[in-house]
Amino acid sequence: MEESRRFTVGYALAPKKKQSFIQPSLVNLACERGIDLVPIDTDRPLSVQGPFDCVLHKFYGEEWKAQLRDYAVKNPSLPIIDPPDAIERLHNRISMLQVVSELEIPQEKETFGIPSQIVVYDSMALSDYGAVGALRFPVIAKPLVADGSAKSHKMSLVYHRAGLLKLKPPLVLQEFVNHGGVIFKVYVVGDYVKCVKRKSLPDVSLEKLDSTEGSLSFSQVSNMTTQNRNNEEYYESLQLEAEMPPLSLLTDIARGLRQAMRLHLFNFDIIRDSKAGNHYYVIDINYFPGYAKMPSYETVLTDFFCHIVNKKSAEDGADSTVGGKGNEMKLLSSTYCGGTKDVESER
Ligand SMILES: O=P(O)(O)O[C@@H]1[C@@H](OP(=O)(O)O)[C@H](OP(=O)(O)O)[C@H](O)[C@H](OP(=O)(O)O)[C@H]1OP(=O)(O)O
Ligand SMILES: Nc1ncnc2c1ncn2[C@@H]1O[C@H](COP(=O)(O)OP(=O)(O)O)[C@@H](O)[C@H]1O
Ligand SMILES: [Mg+2]
Ligand SMILES: [Mg+2]
Repeated sequence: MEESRRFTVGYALAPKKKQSFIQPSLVNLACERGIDLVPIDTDRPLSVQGPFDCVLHKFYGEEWKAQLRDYAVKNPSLPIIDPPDAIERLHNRISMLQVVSELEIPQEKETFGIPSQIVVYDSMALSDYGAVGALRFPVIAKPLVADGSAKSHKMSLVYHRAGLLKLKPPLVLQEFVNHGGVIFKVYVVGDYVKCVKRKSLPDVSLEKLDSTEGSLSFSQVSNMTTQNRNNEEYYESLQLEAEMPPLSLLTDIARGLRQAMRLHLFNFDIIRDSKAGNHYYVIDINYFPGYAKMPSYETVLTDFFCHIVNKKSAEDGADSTVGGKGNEMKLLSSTYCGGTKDVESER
């Protein structure tokens, strides 16, 4: 019997990401299906490691980018998940959401957009009525840069103009939208889309707005555990009760973003306007998020790896042989990646 071909997916991940993503359950499932997940040593040239059938990375820096560029020139058919310049668009909270505004998706029963926002580069602008005047309070002040650092997740809910004065630009001031305390996180893995509910900031009533001064600082609220048991139960009940957005809307947005951004691995945060129940706001897009929190992440990611390496294998075969079609079939049938046949049809 013909020996099954194995594939190598090299990964370059920061230690925290490696710990959360490279779980034994993922490594074992991928291995059973013919994929070896192999760590990349980012301090050594890629060309002396591998060979790889795919490079997966969430790793930054000019040196790493130069390494990837060099390797891509030498291996033009190698899938790099994903190109650094495409990922960089998500490191700025303005360019990140611009792509949402540019999507051309027919909006019928449900509509979507992004909250009104402005970018502030210097402290003077915070006291300039002209610059801030058009915004409705409360607003959320978000660091402009979203580079994964703890600092880039530190935000403030600012109730009135006076609360802006102590903020440190560069930042984005974005109108806070009441959304029932529940956020929808939509995970995208290639063509696969999965939505989960998470807790979010509670609504701000007019009474609360009138009676509150200053601002409230917070960070990564959807991953936060509250100290107060009653609060925890309240948040859980909000999540249980919240109706999911229509899947067709989410898949349309996911597909549009995937194509426009040229990215395979990301999630986006979307909230439903409490006032107009059929209007949604996309508020955040994250590259290579915490997939281990997604149900069945091992299967979804393994299917994705199989799909990517089989596609490459078929393309390589077709390129290198006269009458490539027959060879492509042979290569596909001799690969060992149980279940990949179904990937396209399932999606
Ligand atoms: O750490 P996790 O598993 O909570 O994942 C973080 C994500 O949480 P989520 O999966 O959306 O709940 C998190 O999403 P949010 O920004 O919290 O919406 C980010 O994607 C974060 O990456 P970075 O700090 O922006 O580079 C992700 O952090 P890294 O795992 O990439 O460090
Ligand atoms: N415009 C908004 N209206 C209401 N809540 C928001 C808005 N923007 C952010 N939030 C809340 O703040 C949290 C963090 O904001 P987000 O832009 O997702 O930053 P991060 O990149 O740190 O996840 C969101 O998960 C949500 O709970
Ligand atoms: Mg977020
Ligand atoms: Mg984010």
